[in-house]
Order: sequence, then C-alpha cells, then structure tokens
Amino acid sequence: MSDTTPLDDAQLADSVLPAGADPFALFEEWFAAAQVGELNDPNAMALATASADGAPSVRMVLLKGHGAGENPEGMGGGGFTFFTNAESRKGEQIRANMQAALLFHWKSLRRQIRIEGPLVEVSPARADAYFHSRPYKSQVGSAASDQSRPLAQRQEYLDRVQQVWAAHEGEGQVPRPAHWTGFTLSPRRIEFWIDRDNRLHDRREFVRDGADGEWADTLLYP
Ligand SMILES: Cc1cc2nc3c(=O)[nH]c(=O)nc-3n(C[C@H](O)[C@H](O)[C@H](O)COP(=O)(O)O)c2cc1C
Ligand code: PXP
Repeated sequence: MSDTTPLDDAQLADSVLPAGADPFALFEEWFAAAQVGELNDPNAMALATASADGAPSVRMVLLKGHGAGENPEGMGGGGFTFFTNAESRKGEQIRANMQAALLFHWKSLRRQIRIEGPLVEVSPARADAYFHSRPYKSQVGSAASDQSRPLAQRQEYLDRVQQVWAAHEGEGQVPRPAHWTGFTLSPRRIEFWIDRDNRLHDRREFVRDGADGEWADTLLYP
C-alpha cells in the first residue's frame, strides 16, 4: 500500500525562489554554494548546440566567466563564457547556429540551472589572455589537438604534443591557435530548479527579450 502520511510543513512551504529576484545574483548565490558543496568541477556545465538543420548535441564544458559584468562584444547584459576549439564539432555547430543552452546540475545540492540564448565570440585579446593563463601543459595539449577529428592512433597526438612542447618550451607559452577561442552566452532565459521532497519541486524562470531587456519571472509547475 502507498504511503499516505500527510505532507509535512516543509513540503507544503512556499517557493524559496523569490519573485522579482535578479537572476544573476541568484546564480552567484547558487554558484558559491556549489564551490563548497560540489566535490569536482562545480563550474562544469552541459553545453547544448544544434546544427543548422536543428539536430542537437551536448557535451560538458567549464564555465570560465559569468555574471552581470560579462559584456558579450560590447552589448552588455551579462553572460556565461566558455572556451573551446572552434573547429571542433561544437565549434562547427556554433558557427552555423550561434545559439546554445547551458545546464548546471549540482547533484549534491540537488539543484539545476538552465540557461538559453545567443552566443557571441570573445575578443582575440580575451581569448589570448585566457589561453595564456592556463598551465603550459594545457596550452600544449590544446594546440596539438584537432579536437573532434579522427585520430588514427593516440601516438600521433602524443608526437604532436612533444613537438609543440619542444617548439615553445623556451618561451614558456604556446601561441594561441586562431581557432581556439571563447563564446559568451547572452541569456534570454534562466531557470532555477530546486529539489523538494516527493517531487514537489520548486521552479522559477526568468525571461527577457534582449540583452538590455527587463527580466520577467514566473513560477513553473514542476
Ligand atoms: C568536466 C568536463 C569539462 C570539460 N570542459 C571543456 C571545455 O571547457 N572546453 C572544451 O573544449 N572541452 C571541454 N571538455 C571536453 C568536451 O566535453 C568535449 O569532449 C570536447 O569539447 C569535444 O566536443 P565536441 O566534439 O562536441 O566539439 C570537458 C569535458 C568534461 C567531462
Ligand atoms: C579539451 C578541454 N578544453 C578545455 C577545458 C577547460 O579547462 P581549462 O581551460 O581549465 O583547461 C577542458 C576541461 O576538461 C578540456 O577537457
């Protein structure tokens, strides 16, 4: 027989996602909690892109810039930035269709954030600065990788790694390959989801029309 114990006060409590909140401020609050509560890569997020004809694909990337202060190509309005090889599969999809969706799921916190909107490439200066802030080993690994293209055998990649390493060891940094860059998602929709017992979850979405639009928010049925 099913459990028919009455729902307790915690389950019947109102939403903890405040109406009229600033979604960037709420993101900062949750992201700070994730730094403490999530064991590995609290900045890991799923990045969904789609081909020109609408076929989706998804993979994990790391968030490397975020918040109301992000300024996608001078349009302002904040954003969420990641870096990658623009000749990869995702890069090709982004070139064909400059929009994406991001998903954070902090399992230990039982929280999810979904973010959607157009993408803007970061400036070459910012891509350089980020690329050169990475450890030498990571710079080498990225420069030697034709990300997402077929590799006949791993040794081929390792040979390239050795070549790039030796070529730039003296300077201690690798020139950034022109195709290694970053993209900032300018959010049009941000949804916060928090687990509540018995699947009585709590969701609030924030939407706006453009980078300079006002946020409007609403609760959603779970
Ligand atoms: C936790 C995690 C973080 C990752 N971060 C990045 C990243 O920031 N940039 C990146 O290009 N690939 C990153 N990767 C690798 C991607 O998931 C993916 O394998 C790669 O980018 C190729 O994807 P694509 O073929 O769809 O272009 C990460 C993988 C994991 C598991
Ligand atoms: C291929 C690749 N590029 C970039 C990153 C992002 O990390 P970082 O810029 O800190 O090396 C990762 C992290 O797993 C990765 O696998």
